[in-house]
Amino acid sequence: MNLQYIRVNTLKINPETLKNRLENKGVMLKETFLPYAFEVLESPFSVGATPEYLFGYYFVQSISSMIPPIVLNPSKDDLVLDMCAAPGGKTTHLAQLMNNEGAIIAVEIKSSRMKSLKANINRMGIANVIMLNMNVLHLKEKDLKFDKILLDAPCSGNVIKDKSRSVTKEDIIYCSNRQKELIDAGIDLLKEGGVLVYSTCSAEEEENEGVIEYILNKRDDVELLPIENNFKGINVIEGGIEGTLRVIPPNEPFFIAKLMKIKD
Ligand SMILES: C[S@@+](CC[C@H](N)C(=O)[O-])C[C@H]1O[C@@H](n2cnc3c(N)ncnc32)[C@H](O)[C@@H]1O
Repeated sequence: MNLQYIRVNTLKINPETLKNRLENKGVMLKETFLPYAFEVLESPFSVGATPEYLFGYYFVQSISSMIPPIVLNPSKDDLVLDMCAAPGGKTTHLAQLMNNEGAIIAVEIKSSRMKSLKANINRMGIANVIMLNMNVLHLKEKDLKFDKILLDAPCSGNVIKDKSRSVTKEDIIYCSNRQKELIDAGIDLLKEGGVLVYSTCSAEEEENEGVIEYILNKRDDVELLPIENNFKGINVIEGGIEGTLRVIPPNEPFFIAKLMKIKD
């Protein structure tokens, strides 16, 4: 079963106003633990093709994918890095949480995916994001340090686009190695006391707990911060490492961990 959710862009519209507008057109919405997110129970048309969508009043995404920005909890005083940004579901959510203030650097390696990132940022009226089309591993040459970092890593859940092909052990190991490199670079880019949230939409241990174990063993300047499981109505359990979270079906599988840099 594919559950469908929308995240209301509170920078542009009040959730109740949008709910009434969509319900008047025959869309059936159900409230969630988030006052600005609704489950779409029924719709006479595609919710990705309405005037309200084009006006940037909402984003269509899984409720699981809304959890990493909430856990990162950025404020308007933060300098935030979104290491793997396109198509921008989480970048635009971070901007919303920051009330369009402060600054977010959103990095995306693939120029083909910059188009969707740019389009979503423009559609949602985001004004605090600088987009960079580059390999985030090269950002350390720029002498920048961040208060908050989101690493929503590429994983076997989205790297393998061909649904008819199953994910092989080699795919998982390839992704895991890439994730380890990215998380290590992310910790280098954090200020002392800064926080990094790591997430993937893969259910594989090697891409999740394995990456967190790797970084905690490799470095002595980072510690795990436990995440409180207070996501009512969503299937969330503790991950294989105490303090991490796993979202499980029928919600989209997700793994989330939170790390703090304890010394520079
Ligand atoms: C899981 S997707 C990100 C989804 C996005 N965070 C969202 O919520 O819409 C991972 C993205 O990371 C990008 N990526 C992979 N390696 C990268 C790198 N080294 N530097 C920057 N972006 C990278 C991929 O091209 C892909 O667009």
